[in-house]
Amino acid sequence: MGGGRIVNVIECHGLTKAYGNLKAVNDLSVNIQENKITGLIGRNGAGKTTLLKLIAGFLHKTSGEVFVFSERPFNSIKVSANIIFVDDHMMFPPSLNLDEIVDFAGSLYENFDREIAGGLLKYFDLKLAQPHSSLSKGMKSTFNSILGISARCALTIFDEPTTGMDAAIRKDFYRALLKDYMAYPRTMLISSHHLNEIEDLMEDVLLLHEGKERLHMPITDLAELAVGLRGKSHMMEELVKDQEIFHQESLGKDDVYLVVRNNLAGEKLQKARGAGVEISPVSSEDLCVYLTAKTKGGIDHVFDRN
Ligand SMILES: Nc1ncnc2c1ncn2[C@@H]1O[C@H](COP(=O)(O)OP(=O)(O)OP(=O)(O)O)[C@@H](O)[C@H]1O
Repeated sequence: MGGGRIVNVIECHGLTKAYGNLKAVNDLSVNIQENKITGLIGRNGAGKTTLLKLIAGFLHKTSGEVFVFSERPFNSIKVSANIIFVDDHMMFPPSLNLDEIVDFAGSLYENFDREIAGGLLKYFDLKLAQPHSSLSKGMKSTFNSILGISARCALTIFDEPTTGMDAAIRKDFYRALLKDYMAYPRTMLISSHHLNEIEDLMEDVLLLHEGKERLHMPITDLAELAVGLRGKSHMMEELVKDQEIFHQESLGKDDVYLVVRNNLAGEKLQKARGAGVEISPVSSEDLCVYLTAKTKGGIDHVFDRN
């Protein structure tokens, strides 16, 4: 489809979804490129599910625009035929067993791969004769995610897919997803609270905060965006005078830890290191937490007495 040119599978322009006075998605303008895996990250209530549902055409926007495959997704047959939306609310007729659901999905999705579905069901110990309604929470998530992988839809959306899965299954699921994606590239959106879980998988990260884009960039750039500095407060003041500070916390009596934009001149850093300032990388997960914190001091602020 792309032929070397950048194709946006999703385009949002000033997209807003309001519930009464609350703007769950607030004036969001963002493009998602074809055949990339984008991780949608954000705190509880950031607007992830709402955005995904607007994209899938399950919800009607309040204002702005959203285009998927160049069409408005709400009531679009083209969009619904090319999307699978996996979450833990997927509903199936209670009378159907897993085998029958796979059969049904196979008839629904053009590229559905029954062989892969069968292989994954076996690997994850899911019995074909079992009714979906009798699965445990983690097993349901696993089964739904197997459908999401096997459907091979041009736009594959996973909303918190690993709810209830244990650590080993989560790992295997993400590995299966990556393997299948490498063999059959498609556009994927995966929402999670836990960036570190999907960090190795995603190419781009879209961080939402209060319905707005906080950042959207390649995950490799996020890893370089900030630097952590630990040292005596009087020294730090000078060091970070004109820097953008993402986070600050006091450590003991006179020590502080600061997270700042990683654009300090090498010379300045050298000097700081010489004066005993510890310089360390900041994990992408921690940085996302800092970037979406209510205050720059985080929870410590609540306990500050002065
Ligand atoms: N049907 C609704 N009616 C009213 N408010 C809603 C509705 N759906 C979502 N909201 C509100 O919109 C905001 C965004 O919710 P959303 O579910 O999109 O967030 P989220 O990022 O997916 O959160 P979480 O990580 O907790 O699942 C929240 O404040 C939520 O209470």
